[in-house]
Amino acid sequence: MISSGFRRYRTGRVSRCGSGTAGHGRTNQGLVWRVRYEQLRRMDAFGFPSYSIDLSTGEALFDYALTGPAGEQRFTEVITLPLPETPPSDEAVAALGRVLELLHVVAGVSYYKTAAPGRLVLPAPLGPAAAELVTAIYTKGLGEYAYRNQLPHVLQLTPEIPDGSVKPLAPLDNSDRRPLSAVGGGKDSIVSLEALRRAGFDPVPFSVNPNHVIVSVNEASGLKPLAARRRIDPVLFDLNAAGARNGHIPVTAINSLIAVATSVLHGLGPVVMSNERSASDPNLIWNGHEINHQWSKGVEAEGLLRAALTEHAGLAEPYFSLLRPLSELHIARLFAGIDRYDDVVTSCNAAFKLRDPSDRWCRDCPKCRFVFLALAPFMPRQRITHIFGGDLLADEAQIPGYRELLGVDGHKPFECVGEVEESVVALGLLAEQEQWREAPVVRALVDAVPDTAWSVVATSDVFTPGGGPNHVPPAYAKALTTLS
Ligand SMILES: CC(=O)N[C@H]1[C@@H](OP(=O)(O)OP(=O)(O)OC[C@H]2O[C@@H](n3ccc(=O)[nH]c3=O)[C@H](O)[C@@H]2O)O[C@H](CO)[C@@H](O)[C@@H]1O[C@H](C)C(=O)N[C@@H](C)C(=O)N[C@@H](CCC(=O)O)C(=O)O
Ligand SMILES: Nc1ncnc2c1ncn2[C@@H]1O[C@H](COP(=O)(O)OP(=O)(O)OP(=O)(O)O)[C@@H](O)[C@H]1O
Repeated sequence: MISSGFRRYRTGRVSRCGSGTAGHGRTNQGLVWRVRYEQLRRMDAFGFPSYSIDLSTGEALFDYALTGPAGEQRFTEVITLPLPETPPSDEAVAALGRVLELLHVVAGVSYYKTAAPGRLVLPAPLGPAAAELVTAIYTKGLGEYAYRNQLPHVLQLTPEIPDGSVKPLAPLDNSDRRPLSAVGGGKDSIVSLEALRRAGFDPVPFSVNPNHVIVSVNEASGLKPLAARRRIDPVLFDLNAAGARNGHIPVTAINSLIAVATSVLHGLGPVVMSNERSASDPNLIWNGHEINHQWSKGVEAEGLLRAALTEHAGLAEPYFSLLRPLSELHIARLFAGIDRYDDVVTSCNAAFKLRDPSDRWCRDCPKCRFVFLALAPFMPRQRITHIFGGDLLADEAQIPGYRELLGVDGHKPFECVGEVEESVVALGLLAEQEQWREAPVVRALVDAVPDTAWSVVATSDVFTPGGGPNHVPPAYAKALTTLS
């Protein structure tokens, strides 16, 4: 079992071995980290020494190790789950242990990426579905990282999995319990939360490390939320500062597994995500591989997570995305029909940085540009200007960024933005509206979009739900109709 420490109560913080966070004086701090960074370059394997959870506090410790001829670099990530009012059943505790085994391995990507060694050495046997998930997380989930750092071997990683079988757990079917609805503070999770509420599902909002935006969104909902805490090992930030390899990681997979663990611990139902259909589309092809910034929000990752959770933890209906059949533009139209979150909704990623976050919308990134463009056709100019604290379509400095979104220049930005087709459809709608057609950015963009793009718009299906597979259970399928 991976969880050799599971159910063993820890009375205090376990001291770390290796060179992990060993004390270092201020005087030679820079030198120490520089040496560690040089050692990182010679690491040849990444492993998972142990994990444990203290069920009296909800605190789980996940240990990781980079190893090589120059020594060892240890990391510990701490994830603290909210405690339920009543103790969990034995079945729930067993399933929780299995979910945490998956989370331990998946959350390792943050540390693996500092060195990207060729060997990924898993701690215990896994069934085929769990093995497939882990392989995909470290290859496709790190695709953007591999591309930007020019590390093609990452896309070919094959985890070393110990021989043996995993004893199946008895099935746990909580599908009729209250859903746990992941809240990220943006428009998408608000649409899901309201759809679930209006359809009578009585959702419980859930977030990992809620910041002031998420707290305000939850307050605006009037629903009582649950929150988990995630503490990345601070050693990682020191190594980053010393020049360790860095890049994007599949964070939605980590948040999703923390949500599933919380749901199991609290005896709640499926985790409901708000991942849209365009999340499945890649940004570019590199060395024959699709590179997708949003890979762990895509339908492939959703299917792999569901299968692994059912196989490894016995969960019958663990996790799905309610918004999968919808385009970003369709979700924006649904969001426009909800106004109780206008003072707080924030989709800009800059507001969610661990360090130096922006207060709300930065109004100068691909995500701000896209969300503004997507919402503008469906609301008065005054309302959207209030939500964003400014009018992006009046700001000519935004034109180059919008040209990328519209496919006129470059490739789809590495951000959570919709398809080129969605942007062109939104622009077409704006060009028909008196309040927008003379806006400087709209005028410039209408002239820039080629005729071929406009002809695609004529046959676009962006407002037709569907567009590929989804995992929305039949009982939940009606929820979205409450908003249209
Ligand atoms: C907020 C953000 O976009 N952060 C990305 C950014 O990180 P940055 O260095 O600018 O600041 P911090 O977020 O404060 O992170 C500091 C370092 O910490 C490490 N780290 C952070 C979170 C984590 O889970 N693991 C980590 O290892 C990392 O070394 C950071 O440098 O740039 C980073 C490098 O490209 C990105 O990894 C940061 O992205 C966060 C993980 C993040 O939460 N991003 C989401 C807003 C995001 O991009 N979501 C995607 C969905 C992607 C998916 O497949 O799940 C989306 O919305 O499209
Ligand atoms: N801190 C978090 N805790 C839990 N779930 C999160 C967190 N951040 C994002 N999520 C979830 O991850 C998924 C992807 O996040 P994303 O940022 O795209 O969505 P969002 O914040 O709802 O909307 P938007 O796309 O407008 O930003 C969503 O289901 C969201 O609810």
